[in-house]
Amino acid sequence: MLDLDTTPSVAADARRLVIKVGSSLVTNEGRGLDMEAVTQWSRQIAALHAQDKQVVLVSSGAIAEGMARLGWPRRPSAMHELQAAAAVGQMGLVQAYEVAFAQHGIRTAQILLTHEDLADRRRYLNARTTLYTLLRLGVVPIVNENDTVVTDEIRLGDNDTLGALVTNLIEAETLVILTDQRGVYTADPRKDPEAQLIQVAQAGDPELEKMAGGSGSDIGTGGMLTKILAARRAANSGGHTIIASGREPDVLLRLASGERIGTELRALLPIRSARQRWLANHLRLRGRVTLDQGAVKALTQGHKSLLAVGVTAVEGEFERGDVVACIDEAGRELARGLINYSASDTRRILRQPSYRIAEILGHMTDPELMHRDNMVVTYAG
Ligand SMILES: Nc1ncnc2c1ncn2[C@@H]1O[C@H](COP(=O)(O)OP(=O)(O)O)[C@@H](O)[C@H]1O
Ligand SMILES: N[C@@H](CCC(=O)OP(=O)(O)O)C(=O)O
Repeated sequence: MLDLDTTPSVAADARRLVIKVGSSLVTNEGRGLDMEAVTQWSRQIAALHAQDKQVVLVSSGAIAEGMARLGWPRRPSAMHELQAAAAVGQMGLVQAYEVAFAQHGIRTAQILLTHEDLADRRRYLNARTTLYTLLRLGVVPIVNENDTVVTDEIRLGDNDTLGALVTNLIEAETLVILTDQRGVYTADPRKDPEAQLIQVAQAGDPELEKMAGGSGSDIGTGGMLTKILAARRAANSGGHTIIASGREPDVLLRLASGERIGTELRALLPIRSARQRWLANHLRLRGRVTLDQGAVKALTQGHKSLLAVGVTAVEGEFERGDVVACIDEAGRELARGLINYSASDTRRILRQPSYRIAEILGHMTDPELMHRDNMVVTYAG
């Protein structure tokens, strides 16, 4: 864990921020939309705009607000009921933000995303272009998961993950997660009165995962664990994360002015290229190829492309252009990237030198199985 130092908050230098607000904050612990809180955040975001900062807001609360509007006292477990509640509640959410931002002459836009939108390269690029366009127009995009169309298998499930993916998508320097606690504690403060607030740590530190529990309320979804994992994901591409209380007065303005509030989870890796960022965060791998020792070295030390000659086994069914993991003989993931040959073609050319590809397959689209430009090394060794 890092020592507490005197440097300003990582939000101070950020030109582009993603701010995520949790359900219990937005809906007053499930009692109904907290207009006062929405008004406060909107005022602060408007002030950040005036400082030339771009902000994307990821807001939870559709299901909780839908339940309140439908008069449901308890969260249903059936997916279609949750989806119905989200459809009702989302109306209230976006209306609240629109009204609050309009006070400051700022327009808002509703963006509903699914896992598929971020996993498919074309849709991912589309979403990114739309978000960039909105930011250029001075609009505040209000993002949520498209709860009404997702099924259990393809749900992101929590907006902490969505916040991290949006951070990667738009290359934001900082993700601010506002919640109902002052930050990450050494244990769930609802259960352990001795728990201490952590002020700064390195994103991805496995110690943090041990401290984090699930949601302490019936309203929130992921608890602290999904926030810590979100910080790790954001850090994958160089984004810092701050987890703080959404009830702290002027929290966003104070963070932006350099004050350290809540828990700061810092990214140590430099910002990666946009394409590599997408690869590093691709949630759905289509398969795995096992590398021999020479290929492991070529990838991790030589930053070379992967050739079929260094592959000893293929798992999964994938097509050309799918994301496939490269693993070593012990099963450790070393890299992932876009593969140039389908699983069936890869099975036919593995252990073969590139000059034999045309002869074996009857065609050769690329001499490499995976080009280094389409690959990100995920294990440094
Ligand atoms: N180590 C921890 N530090 C702080 N909060 C924790 C910790 N472990 C679990 N929690 C719980 O996580 C909750 C916040 O997550 P969640 O309810 O999902 O909120 P949100 O709706 O803001 O996403 C807190 O209210 C707290 O009970
Ligand atoms: N998409 C859901 C949010 C789910 C979620 O992650 O909630 P939370 O843990 O409060 O951030 C909704 O709007 O209700």
